Amino acid sequence: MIKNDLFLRALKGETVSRPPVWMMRQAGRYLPDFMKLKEKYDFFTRCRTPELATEITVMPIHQVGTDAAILFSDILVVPQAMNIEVEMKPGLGPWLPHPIRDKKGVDAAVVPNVYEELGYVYDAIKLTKEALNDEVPLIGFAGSPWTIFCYCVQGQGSKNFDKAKAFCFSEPELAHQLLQKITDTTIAYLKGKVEAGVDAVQVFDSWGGMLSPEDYQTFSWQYMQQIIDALRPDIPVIAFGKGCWFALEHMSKSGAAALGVDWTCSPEVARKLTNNSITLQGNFDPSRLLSPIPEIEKMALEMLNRFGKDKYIANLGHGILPNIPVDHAKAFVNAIKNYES
Ligand SMILES: Cc1c2[nH]c(c1CCC(=O)O)Cc1[nH]c(c(CCC(=O)O)c1C)Cc1[nH]c(c(CCC(=O)O)c1C)Cc1[nH]c(c(C)c1CCC(=O)O)C2
Repeated sequence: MIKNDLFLRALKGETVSRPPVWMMRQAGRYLPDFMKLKEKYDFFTRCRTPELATEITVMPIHQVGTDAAILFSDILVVPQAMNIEVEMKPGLGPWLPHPIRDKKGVDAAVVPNVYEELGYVYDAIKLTKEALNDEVPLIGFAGSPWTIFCYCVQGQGSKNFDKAKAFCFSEPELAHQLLQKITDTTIAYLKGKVEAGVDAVQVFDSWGGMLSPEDYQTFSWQYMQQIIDALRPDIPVIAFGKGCWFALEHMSKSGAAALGVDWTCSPEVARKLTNNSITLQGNFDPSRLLSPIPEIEKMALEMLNRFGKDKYIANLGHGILPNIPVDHAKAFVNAIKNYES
């Protein structure tokens, strides 16, 4: 039994004394202790060493006090396991030396044995569960097939992922083949995470908002739906689509336990689109954590009141930025924790 089960209860839509709070990318670069480890070990070493991944995962629980932990790892370990080379270049971010642009590239991507290729993630989950000592739940995650596809084809981060979109529209059959391979791998990967002990999973569709509503259904959502169908009802799934407010109504009927909302969609619109039927998570503008602390506290409470106390998980609308002072992150978390109805 998890001692602080607010997050799991909110996912079930149960009545709670206050909403739970966590922050996307909470195990990361705004924490001074994380930066110390970053000096000593490169990115994928941190991901591949269960002791390091565990140490980083529990940092925000002890130092910021969030109500859930999210495993330190990256969405790009999945293409790595599929035989697609991925590097993390300091100052640039993800870098794929051989982006996929043709049939040869698609054929070279394999659906791996996840236990062989990603066993280090499962070891990290088991070790983290021990370290957390059932204090708070542990979230496992994966990128959406579309978001992974974006990196595999574009070869690096991008403002518009033009090459990834061009591949979809000029070679749709090949694009769908690759998306399906990523989906099959992701389903096996997440099932393994559940077996290893995660309490919920979040699928990050960080670049879904690059697509028109129609293309979103074709190239992103149908694959997200496959993942949700494969995992439920064993484990709650949070579907987060950055810039995907236009799909919220459709997503609310998917069987997901909760939907992530970014800060460009108001709480009222998100509730209306989802007909008040599902738990929503979000949506504080990450840059607003740079405001003075009293303003952060006021805005966090306002956000809570607008979403409502129940069927709600307080969070940012996207990942926390590296330049956020830790006491500002703490002020955000505490404003939610001090809420009294
Ligand atoms: C698109 C995406 C990636 N990775 C991820 C996403 C989806 C979420 C989102 O949209 O923000 C997901 C991710 N990446 C990381 C986590 C850890 C857990 C957590 O959320 O706290 C999670 C959930 C660690 C990380 N992943 C990365 C870092 C920073 C690099 C480092 O520590 O050396 C961390 C802490 C590297 C990474 N990884 C990725 C990028 C674009 C970058 C470089 C730029 C950046 O940092 O934002 C791909």
